[in-house]
Amino acid sequence: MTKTQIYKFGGASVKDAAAVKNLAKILRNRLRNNFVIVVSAMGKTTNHLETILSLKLKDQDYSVNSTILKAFHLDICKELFPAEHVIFPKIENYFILLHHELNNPISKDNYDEYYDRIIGFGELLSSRIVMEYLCFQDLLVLWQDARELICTDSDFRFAKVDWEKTRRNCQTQLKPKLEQFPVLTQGFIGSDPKGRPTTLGREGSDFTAAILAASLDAASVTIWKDVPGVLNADPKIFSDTVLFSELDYQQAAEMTFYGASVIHPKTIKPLANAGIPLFVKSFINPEEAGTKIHNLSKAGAAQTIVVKKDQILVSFKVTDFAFIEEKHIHLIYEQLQRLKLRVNMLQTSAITISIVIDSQLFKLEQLLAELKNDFEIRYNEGLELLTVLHADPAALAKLISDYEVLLEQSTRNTTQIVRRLK
Ligand SMILES: Nc1ncnc2c1ncn2[C@@H]1O[C@H](COP(=O)(O)OP(=O)(O)O)[C@@H](O)[C@H]1O
Ligand SMILES: N[C@@H](CC(=O)OP(=O)(O)O)C(=O)O
Repeated sequence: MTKTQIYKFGGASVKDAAAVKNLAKILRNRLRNNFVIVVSAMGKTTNHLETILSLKLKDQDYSVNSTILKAFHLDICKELFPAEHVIFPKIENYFILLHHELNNPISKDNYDEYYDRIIGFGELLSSRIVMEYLCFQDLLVLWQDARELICTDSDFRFAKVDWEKTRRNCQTQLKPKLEQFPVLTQGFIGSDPKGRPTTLGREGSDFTAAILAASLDAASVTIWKDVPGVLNADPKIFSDTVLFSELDYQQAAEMTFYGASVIHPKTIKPLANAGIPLFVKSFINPEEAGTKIHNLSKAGAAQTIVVKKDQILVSFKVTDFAFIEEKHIHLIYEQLQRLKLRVNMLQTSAITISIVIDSQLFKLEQLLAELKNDFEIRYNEGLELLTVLHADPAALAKLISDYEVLLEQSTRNTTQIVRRLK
């Protein structure tokens, strides 16, 4: 029996009608049974849905935003299908369902659960359009609701996978279908034990591909991107980037940990554990080899740059002339854990603990409110966290020449700098 292959197409690879046509072209000579296609929401749909949610939360009118989102999907369909195609009433139906969900009351307390009920509509719309288009092009694929496969806990917006149940679903429900036809499903979404929709964290569709691969004992995963593969820096920020033809799992995991957004950070671990290779390939030049991530006996040491934007530096100063003790760190971490905030950088001095976190709606104000009686707190928003692996000193100096450095930390192979433009 042939082993399963998984292809994942993200927002950029389904951002408009031309992109969907290109996706079909990539699949034309590659599609077979035992083949899973995972798709994300089209273009920036998830961000648009987040905007609708934040308007709804503020009790503001979101009708224009939802009309624009619907027109965006319908316009794509008009370029892909004849006017009488079944996709048009299906899109109407999805938007009726979306409005129905949006009519439920929302508050800061139920925000995360509410978010997960709304945000997955992007993937549902996209997967339906792509599946119908492939079938319309005589590339027969089955549509599968990922929420029936990916079982998670109820930690809405950051749901953890129940690997055992997910594997069982994949083996008993998905595998028999795959023996007959290729299957197309959604990234990013799952469901909790009560059947409520959950999501795996923003940009989590790469992770879905890895979950399915591990649960199906797949041969490989390929994620199709708008870049030639994994480069030593984001080409949208830096010129003269270099392509890695191959990377060790460990190297790739480290890059994603520091914020290299080309791969979702959770993607590597399940693949590394199962020894399943991950290919990162260009949907613009699909014949090019891209990057292969697998077990390498010797990892390279090329300078690699990662920039994480929208960072907040928060400094907690102990009061009453005391020094920093473990209990202070414990106090802060307890709140960070409760708020599901990850520390991207930590530094302690005699009287201050400094942390760098991602900017997230409500989270900073909640953190400050919880800890304001224990510390004197100061913070700076709108910063960048620059991480350089195997830094070349001259290049590093150039990277900060136009910036004010607020915090700096170096280990043997890694330099981290919090910076803002002068
Ligand atoms: N080291 C890197 N190598 C390649 N691309 C990178 C790197 N770091 C960040 N990127 C960015 O990742 C983007 C692709 O990832 P992403 O936008 O999440 O794809 P999609 O949402 O289509 O799956 C690229 O357009 C590029 O700007
Ligand atoms: N659509 C979701 C999930 C995702 O993974 O998207 P992408 O593959 O475009 O990064 C998001 O934007 O968060």
